Amino acid sequence: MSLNGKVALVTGGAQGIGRAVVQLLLQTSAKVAMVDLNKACGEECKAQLDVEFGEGNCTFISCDVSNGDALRDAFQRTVDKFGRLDIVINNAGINNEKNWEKTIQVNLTSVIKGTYLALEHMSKEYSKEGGTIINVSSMAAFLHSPHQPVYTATKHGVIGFTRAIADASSQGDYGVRINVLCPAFVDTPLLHSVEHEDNMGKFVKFKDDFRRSMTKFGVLQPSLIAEGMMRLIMDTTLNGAVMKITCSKGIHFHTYEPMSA
Ligand SMILES: NC(=O)c1ccc[n+]([C@@H]2O[C@H](COP(=O)([O-])OP(=O)(O)OC[C@H]3O[C@@H](n4cnc5c(N)ncnc54)[C@H](O)[C@@H]3O)[C@@H](O)[C@H]2O)c1
Ligand SMILES: CCCCC[C@H](O)/C=C/C=C\C/C=C\C/C=C\CCCC(=O)O
Repeated sequence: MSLNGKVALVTGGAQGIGRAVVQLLLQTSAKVAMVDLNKACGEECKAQLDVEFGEGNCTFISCDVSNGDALRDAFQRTVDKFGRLDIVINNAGINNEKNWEKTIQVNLTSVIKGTYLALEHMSKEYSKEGGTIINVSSMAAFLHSPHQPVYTATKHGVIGFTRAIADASSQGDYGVRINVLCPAFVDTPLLHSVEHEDNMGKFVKFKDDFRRSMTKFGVLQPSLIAEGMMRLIMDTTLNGAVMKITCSKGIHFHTYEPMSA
């Protein structure tokens, strides 16, 4: 399994799930642009990855994905540095029910913008060579969480958008596969945001329910989510697929009823 010669861009790549994905992409010989808001974490992460994989394989781009111009610039800088773009992972996400408009901007609007920018750099519509996009949703889109109404809404939105644009890609012959990944609870700093009123607002009073839910369903490791991403990258038959990853069933796919009149 090699991605030698391929170039990937991962948003939210400095920490948590994104970081695990960056690591696995480098292990499979891809070049990677790690795009993240957290400059200190991103620079520290790049320094470690340079030691492990050698300099020149990974670049860190400091960028707030909710700033459209900065995101456009991050895509351009990736192509300027590595010469092409093949894989885009729209992973950056936040959990903030207090500043819920920001949650919509980061979790949904930026995923849509990231997908459109990825198409500009990869789609045959723009005379490019094709590629693959993975948008990160959550199991919260299937088992709605009363503690996170807006977070849950954004993750539903990511699935709806991804399935629709994946159909547009196949019908429009874009040459780009677009899939969505929905993890259950994963052991990352995001999970601890449930403890904080700054993140949860009035829903912080449900934090014990949330903890019980984690105990009931279990908590996954980021490396398993990276493994799921790799499957979506490598399996060229997948477009518009909704991958779920849970403790009880591992990596599996959601199935939908066919549309009927
Ligand atoms: N951890 C979980 O339990 C879990 C479960 C299901 C889905 N998810 C989703 O997985 C994705 C990654 O989450 P995680 O758990 O690794 O979170 P995390 O908080 O550990 O990491 C998220 C990364 O995104 C970056 N980021 C946040 N806002 C940004 C912005 N505006 N611009 C650029 N970068 C930004 C952060 O700096 C951080 O490095 C998110 O979309 C999240 O909703 C997480
Ligand atoms: C505090 C913010 C962290 C949010 C993480 C995540 O996106 C939120 C998920 C919320 C609710 C539902 C999630 C998981 C349920 C887990 C598994 C159910 C699967 C059932 C099974 O075991 O097959």
